[in-house]
Amino acid sequence: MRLTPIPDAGLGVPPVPRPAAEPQDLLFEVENLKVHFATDDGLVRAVDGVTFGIPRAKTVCIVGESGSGKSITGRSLMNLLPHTARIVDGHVLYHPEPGRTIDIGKLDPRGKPIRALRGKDVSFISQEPMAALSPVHTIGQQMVPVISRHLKLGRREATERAAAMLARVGIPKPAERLGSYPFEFSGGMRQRVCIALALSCRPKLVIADEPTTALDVTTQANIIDLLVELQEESGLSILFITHDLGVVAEVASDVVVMYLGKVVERGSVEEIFHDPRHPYTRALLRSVPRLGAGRDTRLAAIRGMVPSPFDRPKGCDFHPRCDFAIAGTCDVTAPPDVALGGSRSVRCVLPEAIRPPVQRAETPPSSTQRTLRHG
Ligand SMILES: Nc1ncnc2c1ncn2[C@@H]1O[C@H](COP(=O)(O)OP(=O)(O)OP(=O)(O)O)[C@@H](O)[C@H]1O
Repeated sequence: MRLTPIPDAGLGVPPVPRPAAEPQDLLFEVENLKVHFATDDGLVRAVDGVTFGIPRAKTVCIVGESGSGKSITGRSLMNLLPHTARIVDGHVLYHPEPGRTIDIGKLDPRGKPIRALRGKDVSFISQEPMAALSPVHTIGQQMVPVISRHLKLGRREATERAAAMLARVGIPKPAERLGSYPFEFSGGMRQRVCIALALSCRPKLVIADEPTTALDVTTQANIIDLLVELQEESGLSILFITHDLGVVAEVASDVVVMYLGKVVERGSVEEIFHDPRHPYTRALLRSVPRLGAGRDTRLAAIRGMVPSPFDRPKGCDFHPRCDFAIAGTCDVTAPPDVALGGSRSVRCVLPEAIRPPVQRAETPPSSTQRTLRHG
């Protein structure tokens, strides 16, 4: 794990007020999304009623332990799921421009409309660049046809754009390197190539799924800086999936905390770090090294394990690991998702979790009530 210092998550610090994104500023709205896997061992409710929005030109981070449903949520935004997975409920609404809506979850995952969006409107950067690139094709053979198809450019212009993108992400001698194979690049350079490929068709959203996990600490920092710079230049939105709260503190505008397929808390990065409400969010923050903590300070691991998706606890999914669980309540009834104003919500019944926020904002109206125009 990267030892990035995070802002003090002292629970007494008041949140910094921050305006919530208006619905028309949202590029994506995920509403009550449910994605299930039918397996030989039973049903896996990998994503179990997830709701959040991605504002234009902002970075939303999804955090949570392994198996919480981060990647499957991210992949749902491209309707690019394993063949055993099904979107069984909810919506993934894409607003390419204000007033126009595409329900991504309703498109045929293999059909032409979704294939036209993948790579062009929404692109993906994965943890393992080697898996994302074909080992038997040069970088140019992988970039040029994609650019040519999506941006409707001739071969020469597409090649020029590919070289310009490689130059932009810091690859020396970019025109020459278009003739190189992925194995001829170092790990960090390969991830830069993947970023160049992902951004080459000017997407509106990039889904970055643990893009720095496989890299050394210095390269991680360089890649994060590069993504932030590219976002500032191009105004793209980023959905950043990570375990690393240090990275979240650096890049996020909004944070979605997931546990066992559900969003347990969401809010602005300031709200999550300065006024975390859910015991799981608080426990995650306590498990991160903090600048200024004494050398002898032990990090607080979250006790217990994430339950098996086949053996979910009754009541609140987190209650067996929660230091504040109320017997007779948390082990009996699943807590509702309580809206706290703006984009903020918490799925917990504890009074300190659902106390009124310092400054209330209007909750945006649900867009399920708005007319969907498929296009
Ligand atoms: N192909 C699959 N078949 C069956 N279950 C799956 C499949 N892929 C994922 N799952 C299950 O879906 C749940 C969510 O998985 P997901 O990969 O989204 O979690 P994650 O939070 O991204 O975890 P990690 O950080 O380890 O990648 C897990 O219980 C996982 O075991």
